[in-house]
Amino acid sequence: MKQLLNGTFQGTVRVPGDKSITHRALMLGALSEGTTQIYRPLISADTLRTFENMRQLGAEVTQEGDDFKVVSKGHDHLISPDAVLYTGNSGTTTRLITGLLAGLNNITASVEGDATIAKRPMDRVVIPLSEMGADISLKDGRYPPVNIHPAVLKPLEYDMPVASAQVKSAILFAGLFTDGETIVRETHQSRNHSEIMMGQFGADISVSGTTVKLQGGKKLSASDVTVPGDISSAAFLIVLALITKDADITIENVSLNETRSGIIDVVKACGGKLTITERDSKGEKFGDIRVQYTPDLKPFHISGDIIPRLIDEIPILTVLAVFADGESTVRGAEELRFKETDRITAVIAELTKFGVSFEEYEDGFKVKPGYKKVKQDELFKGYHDHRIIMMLIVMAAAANTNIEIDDQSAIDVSFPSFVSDLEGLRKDR
Ligand SMILES: O=C(O)C1=C[C@@H](OP(=O)(O)O)[C@@H](O)[C@H](O)C1
Ligand SMILES: C=C(OP(=O)(O)O)C(=O)O
Repeated sequence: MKQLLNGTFQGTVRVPGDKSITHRALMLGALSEGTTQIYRPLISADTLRTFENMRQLGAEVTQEGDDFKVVSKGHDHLISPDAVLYTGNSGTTTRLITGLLAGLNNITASVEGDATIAKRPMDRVVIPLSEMGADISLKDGRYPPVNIHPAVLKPLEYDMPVASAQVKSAILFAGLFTDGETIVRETHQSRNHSEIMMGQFGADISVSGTTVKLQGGKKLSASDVTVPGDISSAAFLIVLALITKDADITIENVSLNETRSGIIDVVKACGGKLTITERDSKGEKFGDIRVQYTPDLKPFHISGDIIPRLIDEIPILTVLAVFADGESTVRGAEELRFKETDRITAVIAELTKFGVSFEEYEDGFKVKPGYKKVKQDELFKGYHDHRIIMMLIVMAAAANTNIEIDDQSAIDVSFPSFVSDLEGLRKDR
């Protein structure tokens, strides 16, 4: 499909709801007794998998206009599904639901996704869950399908070998109804939406630094959730605004949760013109972000603690690096190799087609600024990875060129309105 999204981008927009928060609200709604209203959730391919999976487990889940409603009698009324729980392209659904099902003690289920999920490691959640007593088997000991059989779990004390909110959350979901205290320690803090939301639903959970403690056995009660806009989706518009002439975009009601806002720190360090107006919030922080074209962006060097705070934004931040006035580096980001595709390989392969030069490392890369004219008839690959496809569309818009991407349908995974939102912001030159 050809891209025709070049121009000047100006105006105010609201990006779709946060994907991580939407998945968790659907799951916690299903586990809790009562009615959970989820306002402004992300309605996308990935979150609709969790929506459908919760229905298969016996919760009453409906879409009402732009909102979701979950009605449940509580965790002990959920049932074994009579068909495979299909998780599509969603790693979050696959890993979190594995923890949730293991924790229910009485469920037999099989969890399976698309071709990208078939290659994503699940042993990272199954190892700690097995330590808790779960009876789970994987293909080749590592990959989906995930087959879960009933087993009574005990609490766990676990030092996380990788910075992964999905692993942390799977353990916490499994620990919710065990008899005792589950403790998870992280080396670098990953997103904390599960901790915040479990507290709101009545779990006995506390956080001190990078240690989470969850006392199992508390009955959860339904709670309404208002989902802020997804900063990982906003990231594409933030970078687009910084690098395209005369751009001035305001993105309203975006999550500003500090475990997710690494991109804001990077943009500020690069000297990007960005203004934040925080709004009042309990629990999850959110606000408006205004971003303006910044012709003299400085390069960035990221590694360590900041990586989990911007892990999904690294592809689009690489485009920012192309427009900076020096070499940028990304290190400590080996987790990128375990996403929908190996994102280090994919970013380098596709941006190289724009003439960008890289030095690749196992855990990241060095990128030189500048790009060249794309060869005629060059075909770009999207790898069924929404973040790679949107990165390419932004790069093409900033390079004022039209490119052809083999398949861009995966945009629906996290940002179904991406192309129409860009069209809405585009003013003819
Ligand atoms: O917990 C979550 O909602 C997510 C955690 C991250 O994955 P990891 O836990 O694998 O780092 C992130 O990349 C993913 O998009 C969503
Ligand atoms: C990696 C991502 O999601 P998931 O792990 O849920 O597939 C993402 O949204 O970039």
